[in-house]
Amino acid sequence: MGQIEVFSPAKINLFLSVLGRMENGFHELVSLVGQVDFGDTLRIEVEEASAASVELRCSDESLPTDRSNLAYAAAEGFLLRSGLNWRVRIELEKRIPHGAGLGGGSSNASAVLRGLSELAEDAGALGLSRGERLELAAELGSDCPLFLEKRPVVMRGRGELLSAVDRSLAGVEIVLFKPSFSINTGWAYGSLIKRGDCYDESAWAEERLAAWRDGGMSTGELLHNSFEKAAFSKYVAFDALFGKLREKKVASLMSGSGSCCFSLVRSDSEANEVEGLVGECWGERAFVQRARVLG
Ligand SMILES: C[C@](O)(CO)[C@H](O)COP(=O)(O)OP(=O)(O)OC[C@H]1O[C@@H](n2ccc(N)nc2=O)[C@H](O)[C@@H]1O
Ligand SMILES: Nc1ncnc2c1ncn2[C@@H]1O[C@H](COP(=O)(O)OP(=O)(O)OP(=O)(O)O)[C@@H](O)[C@H]1O
Repeated sequence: MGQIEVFSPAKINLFLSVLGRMENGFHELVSLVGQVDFGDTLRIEVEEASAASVELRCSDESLPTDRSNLAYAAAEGFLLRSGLNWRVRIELEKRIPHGAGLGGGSSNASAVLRGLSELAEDAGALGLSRGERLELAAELGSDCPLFLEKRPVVMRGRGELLSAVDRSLAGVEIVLFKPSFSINTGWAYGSLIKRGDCYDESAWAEERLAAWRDGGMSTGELLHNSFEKAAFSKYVAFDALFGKLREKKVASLMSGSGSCCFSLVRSDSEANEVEGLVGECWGERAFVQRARVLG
């Protein structure tokens, strides 16, 4: 009946202040997030059927293909809420590393919601309203809502309160680099609870963001991530590389709960230099990828 190919970008948190724990157990945060031109691809095919069903194939065999995969869960949620009796087949071509803080799974979920919404519109069927999509995305994961937007956003609350950013980040060039180990998001938040010394004051975080928005601070100066202290003290690999990047005056940060990091690069030669340092410190098994911030 219909098919569509959807790009599912990775995200980076250019500023991430975790403020503390809320009553629901989740953490309150303030974060500037941008999507980048590197990501996964999903091919979605739908057919009318007598009952709703979802089938997922994934190029990465280490990932599940049942409802514990966020792409599957998103399709199932969409069908359940819209009442559409569709047979949905998804082929997921995975490039974004997991356990990386790049929001890969969350991005896949939101890409499925965007793709199915478009297919519903093409078929003249009633899919989900924008509000319903946002609600479902927030249920699927704290990072999912941001991927329903086309531009960089500031997220607050648990990640579900989004506001547009009026300073452009379009085209900002970065190099992504991830060590061979991954960091689990649950572990990362757990270590903030255990340490208790990583939370930021809301007023400090809002002041910095406002200074950046008004042009009084460069994007390099804004870079901050509450998770770095815990991650860097557990994994010594970070300090060695970040020390060298600081010497070269290349603004760099870990993204989200890690373990992927990024550098803001101003030229091709600076990107080469970063790639060289990553190879030197982390070896051949490190993931390295150039990208640009979208929109
Ligand atoms: C670190 C970030 O990537 C920053 O953008 C996100 O906050 C993580 O979002 P996510 O991976 O979608 O996280 P979820 O799948 O919703 O939650 C994973 C785990 O992290 C904890 N978690 C997540 C988000 C949040 N604001 N507070 C939390 O404490 C939850 O208790 C949960 O055990
Ligand atoms: N479509 C998907 N892509 C990647 N990981 C997925 C997907 N669906 C479920 N997962 C699960 O999510 C886990 C990675 O989540 P984790 O929070 O540790 O890392 P992350 O890179 O910060 O991911 P995210 O920010 O997308 O939640 C993997 O172990 C994987 O089993």
